[in-house]
Amino acid sequence: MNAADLTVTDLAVSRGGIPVLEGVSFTLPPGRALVLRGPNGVGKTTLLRTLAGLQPPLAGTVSIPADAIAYSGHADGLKATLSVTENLGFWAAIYGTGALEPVLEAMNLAALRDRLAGSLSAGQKRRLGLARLLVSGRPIWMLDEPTVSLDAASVALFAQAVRAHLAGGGAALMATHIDLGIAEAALLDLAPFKARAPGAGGRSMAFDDSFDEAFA
Ligand SMILES: Nc1ncnc2c1ncn2[C@@H]1O[C@H](COP(=O)(O)OP(=O)(O)OP(=O)(O)O)[C@@H](O)[C@H]1O
Repeated sequence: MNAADLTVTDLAVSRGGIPVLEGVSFTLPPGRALVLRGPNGVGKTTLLRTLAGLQPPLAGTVSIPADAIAYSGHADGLKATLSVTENLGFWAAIYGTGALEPVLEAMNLAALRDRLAGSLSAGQKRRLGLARLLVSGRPIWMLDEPTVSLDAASVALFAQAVRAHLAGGGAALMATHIDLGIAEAALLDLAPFKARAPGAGGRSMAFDDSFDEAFA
């Protein structure tokens, strides 16, 4: 572990006051991606929300470098009455970054630059929402189902953006059911709840073997 790692130790998280996951531990170093997998309702969103600081953990520790996270949840977080460029400019001002043109090109938004965000299709909105990550300049991307509404070409664009981010020393933690074909990505399988007898052990989760190999 070094200062740039995201390190999660024995984390327990809850939603609506109900424990959802426990015993979650992993380290995500720069240049790597980790894909959270598990059935609907297992707690992927809850885990990401907790790591992004949107809700407190029940137990355990999360070590994250300061100002490191860019979070993309189910909502695209767009200003409907601003144009595509104005939306990105808004976020660039928040994050103190610039150079919107490469971001527009990277997410195939250049032809839509003057369109109001509220008038975009679902997939176009999602591309704009993901473009916010590129504008953020933040090293750790946390993505909840990033490819929803994207067509095959847009999924490929997004995968390319993630690869470029990793190659530049960034990291990504993603909940997705799609294989993005990213060699640097390892898998973390989250186990569903199981009814357990009083006094029995906690809910289990384990790294896929490929995680240990990829991170060795
Ligand atoms: N707003 C909420 N209030 C209370 N409970 C919730 C809320 N949102 C989700 N839950 C519950 O919390 C648990 C974990 O949900 P979560 O959204 O984290 O799962 P997920 O793995 O991301 O699911 P999916 O693959 O369907 O997106 C589920 O049992 C769900 O029903």
